[in-house]
Amino acid sequence: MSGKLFIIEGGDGSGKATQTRLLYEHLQRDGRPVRAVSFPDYDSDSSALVRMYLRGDFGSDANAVNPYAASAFYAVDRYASYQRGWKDFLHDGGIVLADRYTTSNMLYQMIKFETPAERAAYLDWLEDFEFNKMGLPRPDQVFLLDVPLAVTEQLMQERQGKTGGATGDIHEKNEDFLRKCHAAYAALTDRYGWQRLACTEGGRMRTPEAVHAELYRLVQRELGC
Ligand SMILES: Nc1ncnc2c1ncn2[C@@H]1O[C@H](COP(=O)(O)OP(=O)(O)OP(=O)(O)O)[C@@H](O)[C@H]1O
Ligand SMILES: Cc1cn([C@H]2C[C@H](O)[C@@H](COP(=O)(O)O)O2)c(=O)[nH]c1=O
Repeated sequence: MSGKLFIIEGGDGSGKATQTRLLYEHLQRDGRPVRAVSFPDYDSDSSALVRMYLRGDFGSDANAVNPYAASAFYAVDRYASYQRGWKDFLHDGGIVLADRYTTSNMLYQMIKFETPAERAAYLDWLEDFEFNKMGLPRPDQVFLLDVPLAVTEQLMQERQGKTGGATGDIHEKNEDFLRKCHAAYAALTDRYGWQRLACTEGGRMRTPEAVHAELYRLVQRELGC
């Protein structure tokens, strides 16, 4: 019996790691077989090319780095994690929660293309590459943590303040990237049926517990409860 693969997707600082942890702990308390993974898998050698890409070794302008090459770096990292870490668990009926997945390539690499036609061609290629050719499992459901652009920009500024203005990776440094990424949410949720979870209310972040309660309800529904 095959299990379920649920993805927690969203922009920088949207609460993906927090929500993945809260959901993992809740499902564990329920007695469900559950595992959590995150991508990139920074602790693994398999993410070496991703780390080179994000620190700018192939160019400091993310837009100028070939999106097919960058997508492949992330995909092989996922392949290593899947094959070595959770393939059997998922196939034996386990629930796998992933903080980012192919869905992040869909967002962050797709936006390097300008026209809808180019973007659609890229997504067709990516699905074929990761799910058909590489044999990675398709998600059962994707939950997009929806934080409006203005709130994300504020969170990023606060984060920079805390680190004394230190800059992040080549995606985080690129404000245009952040804007394009948010603008792409609607097209991707439409194309793939992702579920958007509003993480703000009145321009402020909802509490992690409130977001979790809603996410948990959606997951229960996916599990047929
Ligand atoms: N709903 C929330 N409201 C306020 N703060 C939150 C909320 N969820 C998470 N945080 C805090 O925001 C910070 C970023 O959260 P988290 O690491 O979960 O986000 P992320 O999306 O995984 O971030 P990144 O994209 O940088 O990996 C953490 O300090 C976390 O405690
Ligand atoms: C998994 C994955 C990630 N990305 C992008 C998304 C982020 O900008 C970075 C990872 O940074 P994080 O802050 O550690 O989450 O990489 C991508 O483009 N494609 C992917 O598959």
